[in-house]
Amino acid sequence: MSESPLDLPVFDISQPWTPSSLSALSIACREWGFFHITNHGISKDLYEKIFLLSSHIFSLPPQVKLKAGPSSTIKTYTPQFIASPFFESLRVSGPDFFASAKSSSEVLLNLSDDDFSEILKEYGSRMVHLSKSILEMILMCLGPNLEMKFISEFKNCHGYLRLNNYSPPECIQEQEVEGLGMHTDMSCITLVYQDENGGLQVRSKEGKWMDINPCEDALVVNIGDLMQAWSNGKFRSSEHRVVLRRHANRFSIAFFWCFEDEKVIFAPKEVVDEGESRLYKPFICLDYLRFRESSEKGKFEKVGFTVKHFAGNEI
Ligand SMILES: O=C(O)CCC(=O)C(=O)O
Ligand SMILES: [Fe+2]
Repeated sequence: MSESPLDLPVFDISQPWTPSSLSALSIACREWGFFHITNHGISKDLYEKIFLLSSHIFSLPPQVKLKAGPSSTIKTYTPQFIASPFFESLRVSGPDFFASAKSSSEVLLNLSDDDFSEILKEYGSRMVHLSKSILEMILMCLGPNLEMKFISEFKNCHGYLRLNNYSPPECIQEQEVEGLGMHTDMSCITLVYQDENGGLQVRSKEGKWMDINPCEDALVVNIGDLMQAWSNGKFRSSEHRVVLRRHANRFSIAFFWCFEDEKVIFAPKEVVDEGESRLYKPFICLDYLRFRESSEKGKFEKVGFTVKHFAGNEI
């Protein structure tokens, strides 16, 4: 299927919001569930450092990386051939990003210096801060003054990040390969840094893949399943994937801002319009995560099984 570039709106989050920028944000969240932000305060230098330290980890021999793999005690590393043959990742969890990164670097690098942990602590804390302010903006799109009322629903959110490394095959000929298959995110919102190789795509409502081209100094923000369910489908958690088009490693960092495990997700009455019914039954956040992580149908690299299949009301 052919791909077209999608012109996502870009919001300068260092500027005050205006009625017109909020209305553009509202459209982006409802139509695509994706937008870009700039002036997010994360320097190129910080990305460069994370990239260098991560490349070092990803270039270790597979048997070393598996010390943090799915059968290890820490389970922070996902090797190739789980999500796709070309994808591997390392998870760093909040709220103590330092300790989480350190558990991986100790096992993988035997390093006594804390560069990796320090830098991920900084990135993690910046992401937490950004997520809170972006969330507030998104909630403003639901109606006047509702963000004040709703922000407390999100007060126990927590975040984790994934450093993603894509290694395409040598012989990418006429056809691109899928680096990460179609999925939706299990978050409220996700903040993604993709490098200059691009390859992130979002699926339109009509099923067409659209390229989200890298945008200078911008982060991609997208709505996840938990927000789609909580907002009674007002905000869209879109299917997306990553394609690889050339023989160059691709690096990305995805930060997932999620409800606490025990949260019961139930759309508040203010987001259910008159005459509209609730699209989802109330569900416990962790039960949905388990559905996605453990059931064959729900696995994130498997196509199509998301919150609609888990908690959707038959209409
Ligand atoms: O690598 C990317 O650009 C996006 C990754 C992604 O969609 C994810 O980790 O959920
Ligand atoms: Fe994703």
